[in-house]
Amino acid sequence: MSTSFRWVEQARSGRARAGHLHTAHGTVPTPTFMPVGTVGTVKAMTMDAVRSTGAGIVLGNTYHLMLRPGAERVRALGGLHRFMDWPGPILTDSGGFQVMSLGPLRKLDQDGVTFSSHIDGSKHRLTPERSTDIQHALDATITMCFDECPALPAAPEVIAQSMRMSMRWAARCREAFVQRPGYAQYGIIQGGTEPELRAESVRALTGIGFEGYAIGGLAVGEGQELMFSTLDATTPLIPWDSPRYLMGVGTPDDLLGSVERGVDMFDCVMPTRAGRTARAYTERGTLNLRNARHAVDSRPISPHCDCLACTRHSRAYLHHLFRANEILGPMLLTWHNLAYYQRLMRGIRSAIVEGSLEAHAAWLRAQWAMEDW
Ligand SMILES: Nc1nc2cc3nc(NCCc4ccc(CCO)cc4)[nH]c3cc2c(=O)[nH]1
Ligand SMILES: [Zn+2]
Repeated sequence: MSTSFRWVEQARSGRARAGHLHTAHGTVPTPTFMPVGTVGTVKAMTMDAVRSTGAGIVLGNTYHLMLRPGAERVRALGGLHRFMDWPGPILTDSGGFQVMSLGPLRKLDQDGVTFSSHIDGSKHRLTPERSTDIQHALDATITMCFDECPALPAAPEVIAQSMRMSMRWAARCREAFVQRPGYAQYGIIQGGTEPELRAESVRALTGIGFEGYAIGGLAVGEGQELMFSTLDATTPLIPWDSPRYLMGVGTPDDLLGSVERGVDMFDCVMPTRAGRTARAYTERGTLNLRNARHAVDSRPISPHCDCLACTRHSRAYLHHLFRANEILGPMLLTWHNLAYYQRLMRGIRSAIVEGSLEAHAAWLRAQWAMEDW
């Protein structure tokens, strides 16, 4: 079996695509949702549980792992796959976004960013080369370019300067990347919500040449309409056979609309963070299981779900666990939410393959608009 990294189309419906992402750590059907495993763990889940939800690829973070336990330690222990016992592909974000949104006291310059650890205040520096080297030490299957994600709203000139710096950094990342069969490096398209700047960014990155392309700079408060219009201006310019990854997105409705606009890969903390805060995702929207109305409800969270919470337990039991602040609450509900996200992506993927995406999308949107059962 050839281990070259590539995305192979299976079917299409307009701009939406179904296919397979072939990597050194296995093949993943797309569209795909990547559970977020920031510090080498998908919070409140064992990796077997993550696997059982149908996840194929998980996300890790350079920023967090470089601070703790440290990239060299993970390398010495055999890399992130061994460390977290996840045999499938792992995509690592490059750290820029996390520094700007997490690290206190950070200083950005044309060469990189200096920051203090949010854990112990120690001083650190990330550059395109250092971020790429750290992701290599982690043995990431997919390495992300080191970039800057500008806060929105911002003046077009500010967005343009930031994007052009990120494009210079992308060239440096490509230089530092160690090419291996089945491994990939993704360029990250920036340009805010300005169509011409997005086009300039795609041209710059495809000129360098990457195994895949991420749409960055979104899901930073611009709202769904501006996110979708930016996708409309961006994905058609990305080579058709390149995988597209929309960073940090999103709600079920965001995922559906973004697949319809040519996106193949997603990551978001929503299902896992919601799982820890008693918020359940269902085919009819979300539920706050701490709400008293669930206290004596013997039904499962969802009648369509095969997860442990839905096959063994009731809404009343989950309500009780969260009211009692029991660890099993976040465990079961994270499991359920990830299972819902994976079921959603499987359903969208099947609809593309069967040529029924339009009807399936209309059905999903009608369901989301309905009252809880
Ligand atoms: N390297 C890189 N990484 C990114 C990660 C991102 N993540 C987002 N959005 C996630 C936002 C987000 C944050 C928290 C929650 C939970 C709310 O309950 C949901 C979404 N946008 C992003 C943009 C970039 C980017 O340009 N470059
Ligand atoms: Zn469930």
